Amino acid sequence: MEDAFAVHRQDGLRPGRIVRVDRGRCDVVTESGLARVLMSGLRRSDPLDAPCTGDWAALRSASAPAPDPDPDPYPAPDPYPAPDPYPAPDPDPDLDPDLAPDLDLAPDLDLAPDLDLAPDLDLAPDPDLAPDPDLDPDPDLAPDMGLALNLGVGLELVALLPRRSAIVRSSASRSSHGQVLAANVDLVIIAVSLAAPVDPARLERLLALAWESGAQPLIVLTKADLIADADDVHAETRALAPGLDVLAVSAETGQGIGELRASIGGTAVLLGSSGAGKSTLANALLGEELLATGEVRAQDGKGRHTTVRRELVALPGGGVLIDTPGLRGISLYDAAEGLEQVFADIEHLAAGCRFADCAHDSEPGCAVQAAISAGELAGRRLASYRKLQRENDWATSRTDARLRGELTDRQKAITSHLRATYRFRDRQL
Ligand SMILES: Nc1nc2c(ncn2[C@@H]2O[C@H](COP(=O)(O)OP(=O)(O)OP(=O)(O)O)[C@@H](O)[C@H]2O)c(=O)[nH]1
Ligand SMILES: [Zn+2]
Repeated sequence: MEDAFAVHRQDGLRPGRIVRVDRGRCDVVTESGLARVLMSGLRRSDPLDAPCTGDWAALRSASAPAPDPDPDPYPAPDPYPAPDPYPAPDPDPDLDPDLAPDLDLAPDLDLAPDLDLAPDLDLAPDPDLAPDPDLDPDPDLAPDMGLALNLGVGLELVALLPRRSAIVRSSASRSSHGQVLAANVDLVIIAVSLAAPVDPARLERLLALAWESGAQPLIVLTKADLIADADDVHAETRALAPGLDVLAVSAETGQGIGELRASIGGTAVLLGSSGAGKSTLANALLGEELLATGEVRAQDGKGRHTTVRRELVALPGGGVLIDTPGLRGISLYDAAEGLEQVFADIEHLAAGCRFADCAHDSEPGCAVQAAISAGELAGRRLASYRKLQRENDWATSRTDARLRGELTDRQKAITSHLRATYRFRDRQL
């Protein structure tokens, strides 16, 4: 990331990592503490490029002069607009003068709205990106990740560094846009509550999202204190995610918390249904860190301060944790590769089907159906794979081709990395 930032450092910009995004501004951890940063200067046409928690950003002091005299990427509106490229036609001299447009009443070109200044549809706030009620943290459930925030420094977000991974869901709206939940993540902790029977399809969906992100998934069964047969559920869950680690934890008794903390190296994100116990887990992982944030606040005497809820926090033993608010629905977005990885067992079997384009229905020589008949593969799993594939295809087909092209370019590196992982896993199986 330091390498990626080098060009911005030459421009006198400062690095920071986004802790939380909040309509039009975001909270960023910088080398000199937490700052509230304006995003007004950031032009973007692709919702996937919108800043999100976990992004690395290049910041400019609002008071400092622009670092680059060359084309300002964020120009102020032009006070002297270019001539209207579509001027009203000259009145036809043959026309009845009474019917001819009255030039005096014709719109004054100088006053006509400047097309260049007209709202750019791509830049207009996308209703789909409007704050999602699902994403609005519930202050009552949110852990107190408060930290003193210095409002005295005026900073502006100028650019984002390329993401090395991103958790992208389809926004829960009519036009299917991708929405980034967290960026630059190494570990996706999928929290599944043991307080209710594990829903395999829901877990498979979250796993697809996690694999697609380019990060490593880890399944954490929460509230282990609530059930006696945690070991059975543990085994069932393992069967749903061959090759993945499954950890049972309890914030109540502390079971598994130390192990979980030890497995967080870089940036981990907590993902799971509402009520899965993510925030409680975050607090358990934070432990004494909460006290430390109070000290930070006491030390810093400059500027006006307020306390903000953070979504990204540094863990006491190292590593960074991102808590996502519970999501009612997580729809897949361009997650075909992630799905292949979740259902690697079926893909593996399919390689043995007689026909390369076997639909695994009633084709002769279908290795997938044979495995189901032999009791080696649960029919439910094939049905779940198909359902998620249909959902993903649907979302993908609705996505604007241009957006998808850009996404493809950006995800290519991640995808090839994933392919290598499949091959590696296949060899291990
Ligand atoms: N018995 C027991 N209860 C727990 C444990 N962890 C969380 N809970 C309870 O489960 C409920 C939901 O926990 P939260 O941490 O708020 O869940 P969440 O996943 O953050 O929910 P959202 O904020 O809606 O996404 C709370 O009432 C917690 O007290 C645990 O380890 N054991
Ligand atoms: Zn088949």
